Amino acid sequence: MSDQILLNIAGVNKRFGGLQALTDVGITINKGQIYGLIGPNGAGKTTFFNVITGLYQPDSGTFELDGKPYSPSAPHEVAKAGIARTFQNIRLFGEMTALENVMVGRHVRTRQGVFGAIFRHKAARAEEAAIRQRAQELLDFVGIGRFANRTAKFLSYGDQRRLEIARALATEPKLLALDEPAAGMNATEKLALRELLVKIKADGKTVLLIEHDVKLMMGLCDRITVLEYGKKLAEGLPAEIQKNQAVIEAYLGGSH
Ligand SMILES: Nc1ncnc2c1ncn2[C@@H]1O[C@H](COP(=O)(O)OP(=O)(O)OP(=O)(O)O)[C@@H](O)[C@H]1O
Repeated sequence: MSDQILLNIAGVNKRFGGLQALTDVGITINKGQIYGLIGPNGAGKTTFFNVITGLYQPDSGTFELDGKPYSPSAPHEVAKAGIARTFQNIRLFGEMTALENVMVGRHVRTRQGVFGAIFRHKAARAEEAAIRQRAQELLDFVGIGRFANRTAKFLSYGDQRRLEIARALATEPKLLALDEPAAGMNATEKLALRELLVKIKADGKTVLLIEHDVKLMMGLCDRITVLEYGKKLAEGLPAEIQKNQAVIEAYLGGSH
């Protein structure tokens, strides 16, 4: 396998009762790419995402991250393997500060873990200070450093999305997986999100995202896979996808 490849997934099938939600779906994402997953409502994007990130058990499929097989059997296994995700509906600790939310993400990668931090053993304290500093750096990186001590639920919608991304980045993922990050954003917030994703890519990260805003996707992604009825309809450069007749008929031609 090429050392350019970060994520290689093949042959994913997933059935919900009588519904075949995914049929033989696979993707290959190279290191440093922003990779997009698009398709009509109900096409299977979220299901595929949930399979990749360990939330749903696939009926079949092979999974490799950075040249090593990984088991998508549970979200914490996937996080340990190096994939961090955000959710369609924001899932922050609303009563905690922005900084604390990011610190929680960071604990995935630390020796002491959450319990060390809670019981504040001596050894944990030095680590805690480092975690705090890194969390602040991440908040600065996503552009909300000045809100570090604000309770998460009082941040604006766009800033909560940024905070989710900072928390995901705190796990030092090889792959950052974003589920509809622009959902519910206004035009200004979308522009800012776009700038942030470009910055994350420039920082050497690899990103997988599902998004309904086709214009945003076409201008941002290096490659795109289109799903329809749980199958791969097309895969290629944004310019190729935009010209693809089957994609235009199934998805782009409509009101999307
Ligand atoms: N937990 C579940 N149980 C049963 N059926 C499900 C479940 N999750 C998804 N489905 C079905 O699988 C199909 C694919 O849904 P999925 O949410 O993956 O599509 P999607 O492309 O993400 O759609 P959207 O763009 O609307 O979010 C749909 O028919 C959906 O109803």
